Amino acid sequence: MLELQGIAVSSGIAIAKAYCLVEPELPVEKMEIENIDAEIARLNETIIKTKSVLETIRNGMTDTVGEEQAAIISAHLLILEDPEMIASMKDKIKQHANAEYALKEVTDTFVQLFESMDNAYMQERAADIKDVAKRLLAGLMNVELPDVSLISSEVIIVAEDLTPSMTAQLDTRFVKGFVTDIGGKTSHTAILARAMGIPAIVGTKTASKSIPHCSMLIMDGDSGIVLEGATEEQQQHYRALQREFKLQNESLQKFSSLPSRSADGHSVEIVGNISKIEDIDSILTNGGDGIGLFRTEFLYMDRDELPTEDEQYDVYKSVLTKLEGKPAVVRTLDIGGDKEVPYLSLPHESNPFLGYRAIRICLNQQAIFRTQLRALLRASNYGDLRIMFPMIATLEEFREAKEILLDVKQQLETEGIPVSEKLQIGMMIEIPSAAIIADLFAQEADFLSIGTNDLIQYTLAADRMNESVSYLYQPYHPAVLRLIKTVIDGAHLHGKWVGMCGEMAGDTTAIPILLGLGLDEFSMSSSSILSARRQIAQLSKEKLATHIEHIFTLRTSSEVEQYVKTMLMEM
Ligand SMILES: C=C(OP(=O)(O)O)C(=O)O
Ligand SMILES: [Mg+2]
Repeated sequence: MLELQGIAVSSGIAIAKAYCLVEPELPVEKMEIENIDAEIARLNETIIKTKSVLETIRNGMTDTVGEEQAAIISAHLLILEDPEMIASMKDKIKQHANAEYALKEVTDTFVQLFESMDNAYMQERAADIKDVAKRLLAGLMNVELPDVSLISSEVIIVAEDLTPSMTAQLDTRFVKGFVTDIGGKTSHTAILARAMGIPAIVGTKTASKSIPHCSMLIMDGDSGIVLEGATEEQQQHYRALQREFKLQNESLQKFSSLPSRSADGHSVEIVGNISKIEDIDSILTNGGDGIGLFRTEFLYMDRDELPTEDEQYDVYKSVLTKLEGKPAVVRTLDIGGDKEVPYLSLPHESNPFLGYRAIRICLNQQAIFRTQLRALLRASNYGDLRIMFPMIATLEEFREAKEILLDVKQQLETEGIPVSEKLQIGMMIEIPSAAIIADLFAQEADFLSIGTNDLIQYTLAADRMNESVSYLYQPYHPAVLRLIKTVIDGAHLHGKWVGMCGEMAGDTTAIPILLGLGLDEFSMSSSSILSARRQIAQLSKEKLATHIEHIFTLRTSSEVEQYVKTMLMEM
């Protein structure tokens, strides 16, 4: 039996076969072949088989994730039909090269050519050719490639890492959870797992190397334990826990229609974080009071070009319409860090979380920003829209972003397109410099939303994605708590509301502290909304005040954690 301990990032228990997502090695050797016709036939046959696999994937994706994502596979199919590329491969075979070598030579040449072009679209094509070449090569070598979109039975995915875009494509009818070697609690892959409601464990360091494909796995998304080859007794124990988890979830249902209010009558908003329009459904079924963070960058990912103004307008309008008057905080493009948009051809950086990202890109590449703002402002008439800017570090940045927004608004109005009078303009507080001067921002913004995922990593200088420094990623560190208090007090001093859309807002140990400090809005994954509402209903804000005073005398994260946990047990 094998037992691994990782970082538990999404609750729940899964028991299923391991699906190991290991990229096989495909070494190509040059060989002299005799039978040219047979080699060409072998290539033709592989192309036909690969096409059929891709068509199956495309059709499956159309049903599960929609036409737009499936278009990526259509592009791959077009490459397989490219007459110039296929003819070049056959020419090489006619010179007695083996099919694998011919394929590699030709596709490498095309890849190099496209990669060297100063054109984002062509560079993206190079990535597509690489992908198709890998499939063909695996076909020629009779090596099976793992493919998440082909999974059609219940599995737990085991991988070194999963990119956010790969995670977004998982079909939760079959994928019951995932375990990875690397990653941290607030990586976007982890956030997506919580939104999809599947258990996830990251940072096991060795899972992909030590768990055999198809072996029976148990994973506990609350303790971070992964068991391979568990005994009958252990299996029974975890099946019982699984049933208990289900019952607990069912008993929470009654909170979906109750107001978000503390035991002593203090009202707050409990809202949801979304990355795509489909996520709204689970926020609404869980009784979310609205959307506290729409990560719009996901509209820009997994495609070949920027979304147009109209495409974006349709999405924002649908979000507001679905919410039927409940508020939606939509964050402008926050690309960078672990969220990549290859077609933007952003320079490679050795320190991307501290680099050219989010509002920094938008202020520099204003055409992209203005298109998004036009779409948002046009949609504003359909509901209670609140726009917020990410990664603001200085007042100048906020002012410039706001000025651009007001300029776009004025342009729309001169075109006769109205913009909602109710529109609010706010910003994320996720950089310590902004937290410290939150009172100054509050004089110019309608609201502030604390992004603790980044705020914690920047305060403790501990990469949120890196499991080796995850012990330093401390939400209850006194420095983080002081920053949060500074932001809440700074906003309230100027009569502005303040929310939190980092993962900490749904954390049961953090919630009493945040409620006691007076946070107005808690934004979280849909899976946390009901338990947060129940917890807040059991807490009295007034009674928390003395505890808060004590918490602010504590000196370490573990002292705070211990104190709050004991306090909660004694309540
Ligand atoms: C909500 C946040 O933004 P993201 O997780 O998308 O970086 C945050 O940093 O807390
Ligand atoms: Mg952030």
